[in-house]
Amino acid sequence: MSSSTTDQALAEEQEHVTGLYARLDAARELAVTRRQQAISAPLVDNPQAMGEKEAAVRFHGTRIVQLDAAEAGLVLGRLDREENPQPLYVGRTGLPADDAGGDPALVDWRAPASRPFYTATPFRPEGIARRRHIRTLGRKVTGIDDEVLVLAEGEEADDRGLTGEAALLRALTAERTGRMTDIVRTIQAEQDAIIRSDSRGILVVQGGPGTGKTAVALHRAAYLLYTHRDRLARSGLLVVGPTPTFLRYIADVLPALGETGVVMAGLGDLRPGLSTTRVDEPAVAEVKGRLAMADVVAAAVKDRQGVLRGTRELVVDRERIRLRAGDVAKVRTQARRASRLHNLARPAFYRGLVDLLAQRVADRLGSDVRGGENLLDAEDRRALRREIAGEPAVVDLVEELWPLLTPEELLRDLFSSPDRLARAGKGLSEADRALLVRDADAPWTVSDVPLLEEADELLGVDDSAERAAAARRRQAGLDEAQRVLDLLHGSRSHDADDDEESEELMAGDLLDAEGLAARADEADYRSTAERAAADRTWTFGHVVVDEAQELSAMAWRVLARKCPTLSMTVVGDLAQTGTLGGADSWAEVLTPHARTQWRQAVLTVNYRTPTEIMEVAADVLAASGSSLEAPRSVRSSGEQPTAERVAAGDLLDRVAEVTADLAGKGGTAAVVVPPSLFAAAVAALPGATSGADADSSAGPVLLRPAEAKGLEFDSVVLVEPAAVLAEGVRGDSDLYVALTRATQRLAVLHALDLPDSMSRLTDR
Ligand SMILES: Nc1ncnc2c1ncn2[C@@H]1O[C@H](COP(=O)(O)OP(=O)(O)OP(=O)(O)O)[C@@H](O)[C@H]1O
Repeated sequence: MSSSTTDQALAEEQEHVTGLYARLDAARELAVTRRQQAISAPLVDNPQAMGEKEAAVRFHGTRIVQLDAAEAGLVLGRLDREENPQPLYVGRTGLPADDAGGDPALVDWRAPASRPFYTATPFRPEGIARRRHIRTLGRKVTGIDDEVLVLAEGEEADDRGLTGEAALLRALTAERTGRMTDIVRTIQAEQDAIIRSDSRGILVVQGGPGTGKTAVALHRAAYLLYTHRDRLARSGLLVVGPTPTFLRYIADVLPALGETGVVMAGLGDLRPGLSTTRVDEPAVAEVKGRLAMADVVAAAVKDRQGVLRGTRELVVDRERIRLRAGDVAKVRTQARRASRLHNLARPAFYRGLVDLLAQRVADRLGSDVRGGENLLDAEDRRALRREIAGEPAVVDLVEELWPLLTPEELLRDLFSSPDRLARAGKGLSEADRALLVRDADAPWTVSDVPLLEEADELLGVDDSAERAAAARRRQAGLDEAQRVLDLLHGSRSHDADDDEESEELMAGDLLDAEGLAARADEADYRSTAERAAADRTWTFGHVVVDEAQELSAMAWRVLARKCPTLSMTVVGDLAQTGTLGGADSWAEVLTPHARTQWRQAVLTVNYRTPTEIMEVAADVLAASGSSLEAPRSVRSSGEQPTAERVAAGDLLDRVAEVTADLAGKGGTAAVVVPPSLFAAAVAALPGATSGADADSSAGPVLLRPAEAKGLEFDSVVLVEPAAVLAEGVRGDSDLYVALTRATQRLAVLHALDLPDSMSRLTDR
């Protein structure tokens, strides 16, 4: 385009974009008014009307959030269609047409009509003659990138398979801020297919580093919330990520897309009331993550149910009674029949034991010396049972043989007792069991969370006391409501002519005490996300799992329970698995929970790491013997990665120098060190944030390889790769992860020899 044509096009687009912003303002004003109207609509004592009112307030509230989020970069671009002279504008949110039946003024990027914006190519133009990306700063149009999809005769398509290549490359080379940003302008066709894929079943996205798995998973979440708004607004959507640093890194993406009602959790947050980032030693975590641990937990529960070792003498009602293991076993069988859940079966065990003891005592007390029938009548027996039930010796015995247990108590007792472990962990080797032993007061770890959840499933909560308390609260609420109504009635104007019906309408005319109490009871103003996050038994409408290759079998079991419909998006890279219990094959991991209800999509293009760095990483991957191929980089940076050998004593000083130098080049910077050098590196780099606090928006960060997973930085300093390789339980994966974090520059510093697989760096 000549510069004057560009100027004219820019001016035209500016006019259009200004018009769209005016509509955005109007839509926002309308939503604010509607919300206000819904809030101030009079109260009516009708659950349906109240529900509608709440829904209207929520609906308009959500719309306001979406419209606010759409302010930055409202318009993404436009599609010029072959068959329709009117261009179709695509944006972050939809804005309605003026006339019924016409095209919307702005089509939401998630609507079906927007699809060609991401997928049309010169080979498959989908009816689109031209695609235009519109760049804006605030409300000002700053540039346009056009792609002509219907070529003139004789014109050859230069097809690299990229959509909106200019816009894409601009996005990819931009400096990073330390927070992931959305990619709605430049989603690629292979990514779009995943984002819009059917919500049913588990969709696994396997892709190498930088292929946009995280980006795709989050945009898919936004797409599903748009497409299945009603269902997901009620059931909620859960996003699970590996670390707090990672969750912080991705936290802005969904709000920027106008979606705020999503629960984000690390693996240590999946149990309400517990939030841990503490990890076990790799070998311990591996044992705790095995599916066999479900059997261990189940056996540990059984071990606390009516297991009498040897015989026991009790003095009940001044009678000496001898109980044998077999007697108690019978009672245990009855109790287990009463409930599958340990705590709920306890009353049946208690009752059974009292019956057994009462029978024994009655046999003695009431036996007729002349050999006739027992002399105790039904009332005597009832009294006897009551008495026995209250005997301290009996209460203590029930406490010992069938204690009420919380999951925490069960696992504390189990892990702090080699004997209990030996009884419950028959399926584990002695060495594995030894790994599980620990002090009773040891803090919970991320790998304990699925075990606690498993225990919860088997123990249940005896909530009879709570239910009784709730009934009492409800009665008190009723009394209070009646008191309020009486008071209102009493304060009715006495000036009114007694003979005439008062025209004054009082609350008591519209409500009764039940209604008033119920209203106070039902009002739960928490959002779906808040309620879901607080409720252990909540089941989500969709679950997104990132860095899913790291999850243990037990963690999968928890997630399958949190989403029984198995509507999940699971993204990860088997070549980056760093934990012992992590995945080597998706089939192996998912089949036990989902049988055949899962499918796989593959991403092959690396949008993050430039070719120069990716060549080194690909060598490392190949040397590891992995059958997976490294993804193809979409761009080159023109800068070669560097390697520098330094004397061991000077290594960290040099790291500090190089880091300062790279950080000075702009954007974000990270130093990745093997665990053995971490503490020394913290001391050598006082300005860097590290570990769980690492935040690259605040300056350089210092990370061990496992902590770098999923993150990216403009510059990366990799320290002592040979140690990274040697120290990790899957050192090859750790090195591959570390090498693929940079978007621009990589500097390797080492005192030891470089691993052979990195010889490309020194051969040059
Ligand atoms: N279509 C796209 N347009 C613009 N940027 C993109 C696109 N796809 C991916 N990116 C960018 O590429 C980078 C890598 O994406 P992302 O972190 O989602 O990759 P990943 O597959 O999760 O990587 P890893 O396996 O290393 O965690 C991000 O900066 C992301 O914004």
